[in-house]
Amino acid sequence: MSAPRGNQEATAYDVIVLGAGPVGQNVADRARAAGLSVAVVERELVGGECSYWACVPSKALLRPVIAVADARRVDGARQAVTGRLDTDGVFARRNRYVTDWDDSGQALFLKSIGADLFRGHGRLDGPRQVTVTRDDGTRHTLTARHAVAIATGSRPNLPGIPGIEEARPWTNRHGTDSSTVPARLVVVGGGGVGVEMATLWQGLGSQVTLLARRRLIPRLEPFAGELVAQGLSESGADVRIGAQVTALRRPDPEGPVTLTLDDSSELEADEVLFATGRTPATSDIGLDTIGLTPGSWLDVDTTCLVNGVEGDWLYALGDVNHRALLTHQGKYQARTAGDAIATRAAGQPVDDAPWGDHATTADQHAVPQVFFTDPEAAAVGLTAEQAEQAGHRIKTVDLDFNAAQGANLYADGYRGHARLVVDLDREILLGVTFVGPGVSELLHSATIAVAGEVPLKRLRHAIACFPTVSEIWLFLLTAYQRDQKTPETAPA
Ligand SMILES: Cc1cc2nc3c(=O)[nH]c(=O)nc-3n(C[C@H](O)[C@H](O)[C@H](O)COP(=O)(O)OP(=O)(O)OC[C@H]3O[C@@H](n4cnc5c(N)ncnc54)[C@H](O)[C@@H]3O)c2cc1C
Ligand SMILES: NC(=O)c1ccc[n+]([C@@H]2O[C@H](COP(=O)([O-])OP(=O)(O)OC[C@H]3O[C@@H](n4cnc5c(N)ncnc54)[C@H](O)[C@@H]3O)[C@@H](O)[C@H]2O)c1
Repeated sequence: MSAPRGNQEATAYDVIVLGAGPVGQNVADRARAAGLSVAVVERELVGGECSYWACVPSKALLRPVIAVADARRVDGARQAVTGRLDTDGVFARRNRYVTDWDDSGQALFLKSIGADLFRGHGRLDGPRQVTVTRDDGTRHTLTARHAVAIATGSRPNLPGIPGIEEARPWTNRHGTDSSTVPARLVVVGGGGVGVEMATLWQGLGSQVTLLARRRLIPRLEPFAGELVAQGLSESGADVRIGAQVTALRRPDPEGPVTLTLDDSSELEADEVLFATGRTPATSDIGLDTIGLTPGSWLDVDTTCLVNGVEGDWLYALGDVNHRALLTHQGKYQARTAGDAIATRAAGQPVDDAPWGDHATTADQHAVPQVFFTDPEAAAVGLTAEQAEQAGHRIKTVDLDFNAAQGANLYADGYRGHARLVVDLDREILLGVTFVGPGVSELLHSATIAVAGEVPLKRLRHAIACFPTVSEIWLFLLTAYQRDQKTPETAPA
């Protein structure tokens, strides 16, 4: 191995950002807007996993699948949608949204805000210092006057099952960048990636088998996973709950892969995709040089300062802090921390009280999430179980969507379910879950109600238009009010 060469003179910036995913770019933007100088270090593509192998390509691929399913739920339209999806057209659409994995546009964004991009692998080298190693082995040292923001994201977590390397499994990478449809695909893992990948590849023509250890999308209310499992089964996927993979083999790298399951049965497929969670991208970023453990999630305070590091200079944002592995939540952290960095740099006190300008309070109370399955599953805040565990006195209100005429007009025989989790002491919403076609666009109304802690007495005055799917709000709130009235006060 050749010795590292290059410029040993350090370049000083106010802020150094490690990782140019959506989160890194947002904190850079916020710090630049406050007049701070910013260096951004990226070793792969500016835009990160989200832009090229996660959110964007998966939704670009899923949308045609869901659009066709939506059309088939409407009499008159159904008859017009008789053919198969044009997979070449679907892949071309995906390629457009990922700009053919060319990041020059996003690099230009960094330039436009006045941030300097350093391409290469960044590692901390003691407090406030980062070394960037380029592909050709040359190095550059950067120092930070005010802050280093770690936004290096996460990688797929592959379980240590015998034969997993030989099987050469897909992860979210091939699951989103492949332009060929495997005839038989096994998806392992029933979280967000698993259910979306199963929906997508079944929709594109694979025969999908989804193996989940327990219920699907287990962080949501149980009915969400049940309805998503039902939708997948109806689309032709084989959903097996409680199934575990114990071994894999693929003696011919070009041939099929065989999975052994915990009941000793075997399953053959053309590809296997592991969607078994994420691991932080912190194993090789020099955490040991500042007394932290390489490969660990980074524990942060409400302003996203890393706990246990002296001097208030190290921030961790996005997936890497394990608060909520979602782009929108990471970007919220980036905006908040970017402002906190600028405020501290100016020697001003931060406003880190709950819901303050420099607090990421929504991470605890109002994280919204949509799974783009068929039906869609959307939730914000706490599930009933989480609310009870947190000690709240709650009431749940449950309704099927077909209570609302708007839902039936949207899709004939609309199938979906909604739940409110009400805090009985404060009469506000702690959580809301919607499952059904088109509910992704309904979720923000619930997010406003939960984050705003809008009293139910006032929410009653937020009228949904007739006839929209949103009318479900009227029926949910009315059902709650009726239940709360005692027989004596109820109208005769
Ligand atoms: C299949 C899939 C679908 C998803 N869909 C959604 C969705 O619809 N909505 C949603 O909100 N979330 C979704 N997510 C989650 C979302 O992708 C992540 O939460 C998001 O990418 C996190 O952003 P980030 O900037 O923290 O990390 P990333 O997007 O992972 O970016 C981190 C960047 O840091 C770089 N980097 C890492 N280490 C170094 C280093 N040492 N030096 C220099 N650069 C480095 C990487 O190359 C990368 O560019 C999905 C995830 C997956 C896997
Ligand atoms: N639309 C979206 O917002 C969206 C879509 C996809 C992913 N994401 C986010 O990305 C993150 C990663 O998603 P993910 O699905 O990879 O992780 P996850 O942690 O949500 O789910 C992983 C699943 O794999 C299972 N699992 C773990 N080890 C296993 C094993 N050995 N065998 C079988 N099953 C196993 C777990 O029980 C879990 O249900 C999540 O936080 C998710 O919310 C978001």
